[in-house]
Amino acid sequence: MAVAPLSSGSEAGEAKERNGAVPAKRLTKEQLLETHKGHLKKQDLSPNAPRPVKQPILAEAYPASTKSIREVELVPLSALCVETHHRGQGIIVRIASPPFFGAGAVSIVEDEHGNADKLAIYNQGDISILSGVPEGCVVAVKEPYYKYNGSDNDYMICVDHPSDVILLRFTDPIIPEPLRLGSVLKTAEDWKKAGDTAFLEKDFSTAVFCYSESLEIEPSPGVFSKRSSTNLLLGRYDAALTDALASRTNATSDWKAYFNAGRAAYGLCDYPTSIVHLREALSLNPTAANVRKEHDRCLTRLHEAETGAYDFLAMHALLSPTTVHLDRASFTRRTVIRSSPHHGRGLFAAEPIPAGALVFAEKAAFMPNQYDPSRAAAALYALTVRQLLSNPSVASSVLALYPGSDLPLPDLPGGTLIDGIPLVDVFLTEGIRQKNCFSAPLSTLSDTKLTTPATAAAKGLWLHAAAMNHACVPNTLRSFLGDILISRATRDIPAGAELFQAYVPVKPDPAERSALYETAWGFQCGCALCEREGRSPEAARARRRELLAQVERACTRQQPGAGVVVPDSVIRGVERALRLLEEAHEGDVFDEPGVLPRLMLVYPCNWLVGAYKGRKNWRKVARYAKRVVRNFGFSGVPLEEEGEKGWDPRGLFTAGGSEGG
Ligand SMILES: C[S@@+](CC[C@H](N)C(=O)[O-])C[C@H]1O[C@@H](n2cnc3c(N)ncnc32)[C@H](O)[C@@H]1O
Repeated sequence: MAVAPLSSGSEAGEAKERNGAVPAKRLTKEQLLETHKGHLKKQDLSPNAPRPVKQPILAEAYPASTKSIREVELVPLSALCVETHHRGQGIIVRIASPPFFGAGAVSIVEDEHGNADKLAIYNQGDISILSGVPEGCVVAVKEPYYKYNGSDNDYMICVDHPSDVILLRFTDPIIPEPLRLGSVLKTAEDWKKAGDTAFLEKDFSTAVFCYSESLEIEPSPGVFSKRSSTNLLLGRYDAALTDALASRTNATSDWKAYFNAGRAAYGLCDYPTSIVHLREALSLNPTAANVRKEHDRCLTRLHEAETGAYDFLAMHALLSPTTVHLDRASFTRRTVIRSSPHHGRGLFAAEPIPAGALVFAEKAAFMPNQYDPSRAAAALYALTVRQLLSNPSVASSVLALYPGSDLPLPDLPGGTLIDGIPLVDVFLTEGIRQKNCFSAPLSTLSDTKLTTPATAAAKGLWLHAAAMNHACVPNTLRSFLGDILISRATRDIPAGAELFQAYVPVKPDPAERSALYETAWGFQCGCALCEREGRSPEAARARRRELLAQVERACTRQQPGAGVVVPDSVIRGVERALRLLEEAHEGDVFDEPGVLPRLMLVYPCNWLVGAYKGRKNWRKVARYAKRVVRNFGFSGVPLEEEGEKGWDPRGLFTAGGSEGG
């Protein structure tokens, strides 16, 4: 992690002296607790209080620890050096205060030698007991980072990667004697009861912790069943599935175990596994209405996955600000992921797909219901980290996504269980989010209506869609219904062809869009449009840029709209500028071989459609509307009226109708 930039020479000198060394002065436990108490008094614990997310800065990336706490050298707090990653080392500390909740949870901790310090744990998600470790618990931090907080003698152990910290079981022999608690619960029954109490208080993470302690002392089907149900409530489906199967006793009452297993697999969107368990549950308890209902719901998902038959209007009707996650299965069987000549992996058509047909529909792996643009990215990052921790089985598919090229990566695959915790590297997670997420309006249908004022979009990860590379003239178009991404063919696509989508609306100026792709995704687009526009001499491209600015200036003199009559002089000005811009498009680049989009001409032609509509001049409306279509790259559009006879616009979308992609 980088040190914050310093403002003066003397500060730089102080930092040089401080960094890499143990602090010159350490605060006592009493001093630390006193200040902490002050912070605790001021914190807002109401459930609706905003909780900031500490979103990682990729330039500061360092890999998560892949060592077990049993492999590292345990050191006292007094050995920690400032602004240092203690590779190969670890600490074991007891929590000595209630947590202070900010972007993470900050607690005062003490080691076996009586040293005290501050510990900040980030990125645990709200369902982890580590997101606010109770006083008295003992935690281990692997390869800790020790940070200067910017004011006198204020230091902190800072845990970014959630798998770098472990909540130790009270009986773990690794806990040094002085840190052991005297009067912890002794019997499996005591822990079970403590779990039940926590459950009734809706403190589900503590309930899971207590049930786990009980099971460590004495495995019991009843407690496995309780832990399975609690994990289901927490959305920890992997654990719920394992616990459900462990709770079987070979009796008819096992229907409950299979029911929980079926629901857990459903939560993971693993419908083939879910139906197997639900069938078993139904065979053991044929009259249970709740099992029948889940069983039938699962059959519907399997049907969707097989056929892609969705009732999109009914799905649209379900959407509301609180209902954005639709209970639907993904349909991906027309497509296949394999290596692409453009970059890494790409998505390909497994069968011919006609223009307008559904290419695939995909339920988001993760998409928080957060449409506030200032919070959407952080919410997606936080949810992804939480899901990777809660359900390590999703890690392999999520972490197979492209994270960008220059991140320092851990030397084991994400999701690997170390000390019972799935390895989660937050910088890798954020890299994947940045390179693969899409912005999704609640409904593209509503969003594209002219009456919809501003675009509010959530951000999500769709693993199948993320395999698709970009082209400025793509052969698919995506839209959204809540968390379902719908991809349709914009032209006839033969089997085996690579599928492309436009990552963002394509800027008409090639220099501008190419700079955007480079900064946001780190690639130079090699699609037909970019490649052929790149053949134009720089002087011609510069001239088009200049004329585009001119035509845009002419258009902004008045905006067409309902009931607006744009004066003749303004229209003539736009037409004049448009003609010059048209002439600046070289025929040998844009017309041969095959028609290429002339994106710079789309906006002024569309403006003229609006202006002539206001004047009820329908002949001119038709004239410029055809030019809009032509300038989007469709060939065979008769630009003059005499060529229109026998022209069928439906032919535009069949194979060969447009170039690029
Ligand atoms: C969402 S991923 C697409 C799938 C990616 N090819 C993979 O291997 O996982 C986005 C990344 O793919 C690459 N990419 C996408 N479209 C590209 C294109 N037309 N040319 C070159 N690279 C492209 C860029 O590196 C971009 O950051």
